[in-house]
Amino acid sequence: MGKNTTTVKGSPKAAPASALEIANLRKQFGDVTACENVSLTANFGEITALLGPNGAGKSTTIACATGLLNPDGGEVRLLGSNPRTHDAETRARVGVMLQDGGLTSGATAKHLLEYASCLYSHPRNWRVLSSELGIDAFASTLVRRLSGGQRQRLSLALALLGEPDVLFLDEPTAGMDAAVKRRTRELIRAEAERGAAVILTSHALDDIASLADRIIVIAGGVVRADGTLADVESTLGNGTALALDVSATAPAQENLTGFERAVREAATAHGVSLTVNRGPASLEDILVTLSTHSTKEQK
Ligand SMILES: Nc1ncnc2c1ncn2[C@@H]1O[C@H](COP(=O)(O)OP(=O)(O)OP(=O)(O)O)[C@@H](O)[C@H]1O
Repeated sequence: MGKNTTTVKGSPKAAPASALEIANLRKQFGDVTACENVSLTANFGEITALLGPNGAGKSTTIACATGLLNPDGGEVRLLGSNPRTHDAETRARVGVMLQDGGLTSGATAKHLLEYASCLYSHPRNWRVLSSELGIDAFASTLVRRLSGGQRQRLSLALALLGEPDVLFLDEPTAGMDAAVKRRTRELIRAEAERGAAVILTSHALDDIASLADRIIVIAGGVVRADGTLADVESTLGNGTALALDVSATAPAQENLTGFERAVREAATAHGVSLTVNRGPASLEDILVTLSTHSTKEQK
C-alpha cells in the first residue's frame, strides 16, 4: 500500500480520509491545563511527529487520541469514530507504545509476545519481530529485570504485533542504543510505507529529521506549527536566527572567558571583534526558544 492511500485492511466500509482527526482538544489535570486547544490530523501512509518541550501536552494528546483519557472538551475521531466507543475489532487496528510501557513486570518478554499475539486474529509472527528487534537475547528475562532500552524494544514489538492501521509511538527510540535505534527507524518507516498512519513523539531531532513526513509543534497545550520541516522552521523561526561568532586577536585571548560572561557589554572594550551572522533558525533553535518560553510562563 503506497503513500497517501486511504484504503485500510479489515474495513469493509470506505476508509476515513484521515486516520486521526482531533478538533479543539482540551484536557485539564486539576489546575494544570495539559491541552488547551489542540487540533490536528494524521494521514494514512505518513509519519506525523508531535514535537515540543517537556510538559507541552504531547503525551496527553496521544492518550486522548487513543481513548486512554477522556477529553474535557473538543472531539477526537480515530479511524472515523470516538476511540472510547471502539469495539474490539477496531481497537485491534490500533497499535500503541506508551512512554512507560505499561508492561506486566512479572512476565517474561517471550510470554508477553506469545500471549499478546493470541489477542489478534491475524497477528504478525512474534518470533520474527523478536528476532528483528534483538529481543531473543533477553526473551526469557522477567520484564522487571529488563533495561530501559530492552523494555522499549519489547513495547515496540507489542505495538507492531497486530500490524496496525494506526500506530502511536510515544518516544519510541528513547534509551535505545545506536544499532537498535537505526533498526527501529527502519521498522517505523516500513509501517508508513505499507499504509499505516504513524503518530510519534520524540525529543531526538535526528529521529524527526529522518522520519517525519509532517511535524506538528505543540507548546503550552496548543499547536504552534504544522507542516514539513521547512514549513515549521519558517513559521516559528521568522526566517532568521542570530549567531554570535566571537574571535579575538592574540593580546585579547586571555580576556575571552570574561568576555563570554559579559558578551552583551561593549566588545570593543576587550579588543574582541564580534561578528553577527544571520541565517535560518534551525528546528533546534525553535525548540530551545519554545522551551525557554514555557519555563518562564510556568514561573
Ligand atoms: N495524569 C496526570 N496528572 C496530573 N498532571 C498531568 C498528568 N499527565 C500529565 N500531566 C501534566 O500535563 C502537562 C502535559 O504533560 P504531557 O505528559 O502531556 O507533556 P509532554 O509534552 O508529553 O511532555 P514530555 O516531553 O516531558 O513527555 C504537564 O504539566 C504534566 O505535568
